[in-house]
Amino acid sequence: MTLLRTTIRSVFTFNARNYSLNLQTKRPPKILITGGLGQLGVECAKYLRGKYGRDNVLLSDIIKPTTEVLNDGPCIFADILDFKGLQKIVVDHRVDWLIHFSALLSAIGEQNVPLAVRVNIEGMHNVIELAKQYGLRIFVPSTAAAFGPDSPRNPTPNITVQRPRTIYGVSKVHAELLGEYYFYKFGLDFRSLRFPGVISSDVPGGGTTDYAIAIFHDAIRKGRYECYLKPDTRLPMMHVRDALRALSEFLEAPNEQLNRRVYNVTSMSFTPEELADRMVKHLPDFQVTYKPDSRQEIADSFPQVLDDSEARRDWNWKPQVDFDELVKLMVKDVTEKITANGF
Ligand SMILES: NC(=O)c1ccc[n+]([C@@H]2O[C@H](COP(=O)([O-])OP(=O)(O)OC[C@H]3O[C@@H](n4cnc5c(N)ncnc54)[C@H](O)[C@@H]3O)[C@@H](O)[C@H]2O)c1
Ligand SMILES: C[C@@H](O)[C@H](N)C(=O)O
Repeated sequence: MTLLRTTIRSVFTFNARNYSLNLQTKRPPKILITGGLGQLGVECAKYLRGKYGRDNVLLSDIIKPTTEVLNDGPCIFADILDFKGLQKIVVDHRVDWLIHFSALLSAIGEQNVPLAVRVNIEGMHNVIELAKQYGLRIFVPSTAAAFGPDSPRNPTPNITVQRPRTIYGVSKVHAELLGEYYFYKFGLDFRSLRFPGVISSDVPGGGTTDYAIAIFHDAIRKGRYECYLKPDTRLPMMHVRDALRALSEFLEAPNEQLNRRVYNVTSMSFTPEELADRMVKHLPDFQVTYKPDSRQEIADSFPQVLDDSEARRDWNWKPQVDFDELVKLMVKDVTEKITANGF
């Protein structure tokens, strides 16, 4: 017991010293990204390294990085289910901010619920305790999937009923509530944004909104795409460039400006049919067919339009990439990626 108390005291003493040092020297924050080799992590590291310096952003995951990722900056192994391993990383690398991306997304989570519970819920328990012990600022993305069929769907306000029907959505509501609780109880600097479907040229991780990425890859490679959602399924979306800017601006927003720890952010909403129509302007021979599968039911429980007025009001959030620009960027980026990979 005495040993435990001494250890706890020394952890907190260390934190206090570490923090004042950071404030005095005004050195850039040292940022750890967990689950960093997925769709958002690699791009997020590039973005934040541009701002805070290459070696101040540490990517981590349980999968092997490509040579390209390794050339970009530091990348290490970290399993969010291994609490001691995470402690060691925070201490060894003097981490200040934690961006927790590890998760199983909405569609893939339904295929392996026990694993989703472990990664999304147990993982969250580990990182939040870690952040509390070491006084870290912690960002955990939430999602439009944290709402459910009982929520108003168009628009979906920041505060409303949340009864999601996927394990992914349930785990994100859990993360939001736990984070807010740690903020009120322990003063933890927990921050979360409810992102819509994020669109980038990278391979998505198994979400319901993934069609809006796959459609570009198939259109450019094969000239056709079979969509797993009905043509009129409206969902909220955002280009990755805006998503990362939102994350970065929100992380830097002074606490006094924030009336909430969790904010909706969005950029646009569209249906597969509307997206295909815009794509045809760039790819005139493109054809799309529709064969809805189990993801349709998930999509039907998501918001159609997120109301992000509170983020706009409190920390001046404003998207920059509109629908036409998103399509243009995706055609360009996916074409370049396919050309570079030789198929
Ligand atoms: N991509 C989107 O459209 C979107 C939208 C809203 C919210 N988000 C959230 O953003 C975060 C990142 O999303 P993404 O699209 O990059 O997901 P992704 O599925 O592409 O990446 C998740 C990463 O987590 C890693 N991971 C799995 N188990 C792990 C473990 N035990 N320890 C450490 N890492 C582990 C995976 O290897 C993977 O690289 C997620 O939390 C997701 O909920 C994403
Ligand atoms: C919406 C977001 O969380 C993710 N792209 C999913 O569909 O699961």
